[in-house]
Amino acid sequence: MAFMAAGAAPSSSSAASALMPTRPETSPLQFFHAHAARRALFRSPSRTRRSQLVCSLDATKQAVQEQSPTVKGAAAGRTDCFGVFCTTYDLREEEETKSWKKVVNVALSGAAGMISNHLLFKLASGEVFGPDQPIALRLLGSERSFQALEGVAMELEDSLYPLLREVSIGIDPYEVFEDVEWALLIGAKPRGPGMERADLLNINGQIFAQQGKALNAVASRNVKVLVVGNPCNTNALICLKNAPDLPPKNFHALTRLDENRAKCQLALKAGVFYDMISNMTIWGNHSTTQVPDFLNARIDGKPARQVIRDDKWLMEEFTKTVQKRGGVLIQKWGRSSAASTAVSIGDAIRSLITPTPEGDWFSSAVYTNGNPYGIAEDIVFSMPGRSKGDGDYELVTDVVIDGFLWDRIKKSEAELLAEKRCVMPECMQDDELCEITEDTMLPGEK
Ligand SMILES: NC(=O)c1ccc[n+]([C@@H]2O[C@H](COP(=O)([O-])OP(=O)(O)OC[C@H]3O[C@@H](n4cnc5c(N)ncnc54)[C@H](O)[C@@H]3O)[C@@H](O)[C@H]2O)c1
Repeated sequence: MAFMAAGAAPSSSSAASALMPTRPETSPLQFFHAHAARRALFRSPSRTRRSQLVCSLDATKQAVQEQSPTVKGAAAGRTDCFGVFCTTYDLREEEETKSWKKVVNVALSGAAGMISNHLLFKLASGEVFGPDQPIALRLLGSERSFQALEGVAMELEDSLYPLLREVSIGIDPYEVFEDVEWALLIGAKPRGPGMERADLLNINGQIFAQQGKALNAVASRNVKVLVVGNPCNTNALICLKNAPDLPPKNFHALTRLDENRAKCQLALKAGVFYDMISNMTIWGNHSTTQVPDFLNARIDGKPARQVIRDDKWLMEEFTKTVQKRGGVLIQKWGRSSAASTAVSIGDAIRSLITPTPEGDWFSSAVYTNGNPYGIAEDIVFSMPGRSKGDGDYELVTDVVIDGFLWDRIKKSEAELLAEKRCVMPECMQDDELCEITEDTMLPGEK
């Protein structure tokens, strides 16, 4: 991201600063990239009828050198835009016969990373938003990853996706997030050797505060935000706190991968295919305190406990296996889960844009204010929800919570409150200190 690359490394001062970032100073070079690209993108008179430009470093340099607001003909060997995205074509005839939807604007941060490398191709193919939904992809990277972003754009180009109408790349969230309807915040700093969890919270807190401010300033007023970068619950809380003009309800942190993992384990134990598992809730933090809920889960419509009939396994092994699945995968493969995370991001989006099947629900970590379970307010906590398919959701009220479940929910709640104390001391009482005593490794964290 621009402010990181500009040498504004996160300070080691109190994590409280995470809540009060200022708009980054953009270096002339960064300003040049972003604005030259937008000029090329927006001055074209046939914008809606063009497969859009990819902002490339060389292309934008040349565009500025030439001081030319317009793009020249493709046949004449244009150099002021990126490869195939320079080609102008007229859709008028096709549009008369097809009723395509309005293009959906989707931003991804960490677009040159491993998860995005899987996700982008699902999004561009129509697998997530549907086969009749044209899409514009806005890719946000850091200055270090800018060249890699160009490589990503080249791969998108070579994939010839008919639904992919615009691709733009940038390092300034205020540019990249303009008018976006979905913001998938994947990019985050991984924990380095010897880094304390509190340091990780601090560094990522600053990134997500910055991105929250940018969304607040320039995104669609009904933007849906899905935070994936870890620690995702607290990052989502920071992000929504920095976007006071956007509905807090629109912010999610991804726990869908955990839900999918839990479904897989129940299916394995019950000896059924995983499409038989429904009503699977993950409660709490996307960490090893998460609570996969076997009490309310169903297998072929029956309570999971009635089918599995092994409470010891459910209470001990099942819970631990799901909580530690990410870590075990890293041990086996030497890298964190990227493909299955990308699949689960697609699942999470589809759960909001298609009606939830009758009687079922899905898990997402959302803002707790007004929750019906008695979970502490003002944190982002994974809970069960249902959607009518309009991008919104309601929390489920027909769940049973027993003592076992409640004890574990409270443990995860305590962990999230501790994380909040570290990043937002001004939201806490005077005697509440930033103390993270237990180091719960995050699934997917190295
Ligand atoms: N919630 C979940 O279920 C879940 C699952 C797996 C991984 N994760 C998390 O997702 C994140 C990304 O994972 P990955 O495997 O794609 O990592 P990765 O290291 O392959 O990619 C991250 C990318 O983000 C970029 N980046 C860093 N800071 C940025 C910023 N401020 N703005 C824009 N881009 C930035 C980096 O340059 C890099 O290209 C990690 O934090 C990981 O822990 C979450």
